Amino acid sequence: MTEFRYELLATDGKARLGRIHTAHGVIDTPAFMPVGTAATVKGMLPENVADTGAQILLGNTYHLMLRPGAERIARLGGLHKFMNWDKPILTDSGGYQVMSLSKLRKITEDGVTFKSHIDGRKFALSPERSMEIQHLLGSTITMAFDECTPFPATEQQAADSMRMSMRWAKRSKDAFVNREGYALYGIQQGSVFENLRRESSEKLTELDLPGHSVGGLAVGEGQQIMFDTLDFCVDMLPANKPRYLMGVGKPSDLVGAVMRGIDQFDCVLPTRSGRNAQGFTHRGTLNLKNGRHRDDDRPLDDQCNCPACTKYSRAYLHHLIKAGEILGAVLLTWHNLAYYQDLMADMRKAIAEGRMDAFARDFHAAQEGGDI
Ligand SMILES: COC(=O)c1ccc(CCNc2nc3cc4nc(N)[nH]c(=O)c4cc3[nH]2)cc1
Ligand SMILES: [Zn+2]
Repeated sequence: MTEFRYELLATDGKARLGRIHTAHGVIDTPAFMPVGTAATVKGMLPENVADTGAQILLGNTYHLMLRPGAERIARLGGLHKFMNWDKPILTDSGGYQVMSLSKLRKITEDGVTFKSHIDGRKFALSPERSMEIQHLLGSTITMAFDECTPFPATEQQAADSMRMSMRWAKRSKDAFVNREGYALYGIQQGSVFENLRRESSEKLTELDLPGHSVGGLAVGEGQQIMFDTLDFCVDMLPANKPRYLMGVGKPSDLVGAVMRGIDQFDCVLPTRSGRNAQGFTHRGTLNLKNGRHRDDDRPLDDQCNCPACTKYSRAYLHHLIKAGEILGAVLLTWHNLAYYQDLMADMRKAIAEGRMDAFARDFHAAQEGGDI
């Protein structure tokens, strides 16, 4: 059996090249985790997600507890078997999704009660119930149950929210069922306040957990404030364990956050925007709904080896999207996931070769190059 272990292989400034060993396989970091909210990466077969280079997926406690139910998935063999994905799965703990999706929420020290956004049924989540659900799912990496502090928040609001999340982190650890090769990650809060981020990090470090995430960002603060916060809050987390930035982000967010020491990412952007005709390329972002693509027989991205770019033209993608054809959403999702995995692979190579600064310069020059 494999024990959960983070291996730091190289650094380049604050950027890190690493490898996470888990019960379900290895994750090369920096890594992007495609979002598989309802036990599927929307529009993709799992084998094709793996073909893009993804070594770990994200699942959501909130969605799966509502439908089809955590006990049902456990009875059916767990989430890996249910969705036919045998590599690592990280599941978010539900607090963020309750606040962003459900109706009629009530927060107390014990946890949250809420009504399902699907059918209005009443549910409750607490650190203990979130740990139980993630255990029933068979998550490789379980996230502590926290509250994502809204932005903006006063320092007092951020302090109260962070301190509750730290009390919930302790309860999460006490309720977590430890299995070899599995892990519980703590979630740092504290909004944009350096002293609160430090207090949160000290509380989490006391719990001696195998990994941590930076929570409470990508909540509308914008890239500059996110980077300014990362400039001080990432180093507060133990350097010998993975650091995961939740909910991030667009390509330039990933480059900037890798350069500030982040090892793991997840975001709905590549998949959700792919279903909305947006294509990320090495030379910037395209919207394939735009009529200027109707006669363009070039590939979407001439540096990409995915099926959308090797077998089809921009004109064809434009046609599929205008016609509302399912294949349009499938091909753009597939491409965006391949683009994100290629970006992560290129950054891992750049860190290994000590040229992350040059990589970032070339990345930004190509993105702003125009005329795509
Ligand atoms: C097309 O693209 C989109 O629709 C889209 C939507 C939302 C985000 C931002 C997501 N941001 C975000 N997700 C998050 C998830 C989190 N989970 C926990 N447990 N704690 C947190 O503190 C937390 C913070 C987050 N911030 C990014 C993209
Ligand atoms: Zn492609």
